[in-house]
This record gives sequence, C-alpha cells and structure tokens, in this order.
Amino acid sequence: MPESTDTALTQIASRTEGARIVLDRVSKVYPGQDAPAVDAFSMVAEPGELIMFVGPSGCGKTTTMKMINRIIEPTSGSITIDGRDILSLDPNELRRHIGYVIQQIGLFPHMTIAENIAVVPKLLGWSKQRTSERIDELLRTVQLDPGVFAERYPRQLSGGQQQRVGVARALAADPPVMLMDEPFGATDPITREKLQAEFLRLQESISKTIIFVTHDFDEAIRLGDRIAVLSERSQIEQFDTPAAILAQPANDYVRSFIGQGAALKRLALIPIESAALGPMAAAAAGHRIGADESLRDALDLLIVTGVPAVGVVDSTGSIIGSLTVDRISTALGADASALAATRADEGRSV
Ligand SMILES: Nc1ncnc2c1ncn2[C@@H]1O[C@H](COP(=O)(O)OP(=O)(O)OP(=O)(O)O)[C@@H](O)[C@H]1O
Repeated sequence: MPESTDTALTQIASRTEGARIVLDRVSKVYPGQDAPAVDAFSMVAEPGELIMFVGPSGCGKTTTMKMINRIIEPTSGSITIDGRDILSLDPNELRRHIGYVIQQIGLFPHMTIAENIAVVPKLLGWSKQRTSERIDELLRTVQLDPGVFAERYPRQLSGGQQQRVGVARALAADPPVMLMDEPFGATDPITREKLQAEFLRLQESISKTIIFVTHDFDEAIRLGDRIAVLSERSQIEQFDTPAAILAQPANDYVRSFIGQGAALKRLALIPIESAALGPMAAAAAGHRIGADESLRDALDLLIVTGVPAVGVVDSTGSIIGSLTVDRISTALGADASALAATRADEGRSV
C-alpha cells in the first residue's frame, strides 16, 4: 500500500545523520533524445558516506544526482532513501529534506544572509527563535561571525564566503542527505583548498550522506569516502575508495583519469603515523613534522630542505622517530600490499 508523503518525509527527516540511498537501474532519457543520458545506474550510498561522482563533461553526473531530489524526473528505475520510495513522494516536500549546494551558489540577492539561510526553516514552519538560533549556529559552523555577516547581502561577501553561506543554507533543516554539484568549482585554487578542508572537518561532525559531483579527480581523492568514476551515460567504470582506485585502477579509462603521479596522490592519503619510523637520533636538527600529517607532506619537507631524515613529532611536540625517503617508499609498498590483501579477503567473503 502506498505510504503517505507526510509519514515517509517525517521518517526521512527525523534521521538527521546520514540516510542510506539506493539507486536501482535508474535511467533518464531527455525528451526528443534517442539515447539515454543515464542508463540503468545502480548504486548504494551508506549512511554518512561522502560519495564523489567524477567523470568528463556530459557523462551524466549532474543528471544522475538531480534525480535524487527530483529536480530531474527519472524515466525508469527506483530510488529509495532509508527504504522510502522517493518517487512516490511530493517532489517539493522532498527537496526541503535534502540539502542542495550548487556552484552558482544561488543565494537570493535581495535577501540578507540570515534570510537566505532561513528559507527552508520558514517553509517548514519553524518559530522565529528556533530559526534565528539555527542561523547563528550555522554561520559559526561555516566560520562566519553572525554579528558581522547575518545582516549583510550576498554581494557584500567574497566568493568563498558566499559558498560557505550556500553550505550553511543547505544544512539549515539538518537534512540527512546533501547533494553538492561542483560546489567549490568557481573559487580560486587557494580558497578552494580552504573550503575543501573546512568541509571535510564539518562532515566529520555532521556525518551526512553526501553525493558530490566534480570533474576534478584530485578533489574526489581528497574528499571522498568512495569515488564513482563515470563514463558516457553514467556507466560506472569503478566504484571504490580513493586509495583502492589509485592503487588498482580497474581499467585504462580510470587510469587516464588518475593521470600522472598516482604514487604521489596515494602518499597524500597515508598518515605518517602508519609508517615504520627510524631512530630519533637520525633526524636532522630543526626539521620536524607532525605524525598526523601525510607521507606526501613528509616527502615535500625532505625534498625542500634536502636533509636525509626529518623528525616526526606527536601532538605534544615530542619527537617520536624519523622519516627518510626510503622509509616513505617502504610504507607506500606496505600500504599497497595491505590493500591487496584486504581486497582478496573481501573477494573470498563474497
Ligand atoms: N535538459 C536536457 N535536454 C536534453 N539533453 C540534456 C539535458 N540536460 C542534459 N542533457 C544531456 O545529457 C547528457 C548528460 O548531461 P549532464 O549535465 O548530466 O552531464 P555532466 O556529466 O553533469 O556534465 P558537466 O560536467 O558538463 O556538467 C549530456 O549529453 C547533455 O547534453
């Protein structure tokens, strides 16, 4: 028996930590087109996962993502969020429970920042006090001082600040699912890195299920729990963790996406503390790096300083060992073997 929109939405909305999204053979044929833009796309996103869709322009990333909040209606297939069939719900209502961040930001120019963030809470009938407390909390979460920014208009903010407001607005009603369409694409490289780092920290505390579209593979590696590498008509060429894709690309298509420097990219994903450190005495005086930084950072430091070994320090600043290029190389090899062993185990258990 079909469930009422209200009941299903209440259940989806009551779960503010990530929900499970299942797409099953979802296709989209645009009117007047013979070939589908998305052809039988199937995927499961687990609660709290940050999934990156990466692929070339026109491969269908955005179409696939927009079918989840029904900005685009699927031609066939099924989509569920925590088991609820979203295609049977009222699309406008559904969208209020799914955060959405786009590259063009889409802030309303004649509304203040506070009013922009309040759009969905207002539609949901929140009280003035609850809404205003939420605005303050969210602005602080995205590192904007409410006293300074709440009453400003979008044009009085930099691009990076506007993008932060875009994220705050999408989080306003604490939705379990967020869709992000190249959200940092229009910002300069330095602002972009900063926004990515902030966003990762934020996701650690909010644990939403996020579908994030990008054509930047490095962004996918940096942010994603898992990456779906897509080709024409949203065909999945590989769907796996960044480390697994870098270590074992499924085919030449995926390899071409990774581009040059797969080993360097992998180093950026491995924390120094997972390497076997050398003796403390070997560390050159004055050259120190934190154990929670990546092997890539350690390699950079070795190359820039030209010293044979850098000292590794713990969170209290005490030296706990040293790191050389050889040790970094060994750690990279060990990481690949561990990954291969895990995959073999998974293969056996399937
Ligand atoms: N409204 C539409 N009508 C007809 N065809 C469309 C429409 N929107 C998109 N398409 C086509 O569907 C295909 C997939 O488009 P989509 O925007 O999903 O790709 P994308 O991977 O997100 O690309 P980009 O990275 O350039 O945004 C493209 O070939 C595009 O031309």
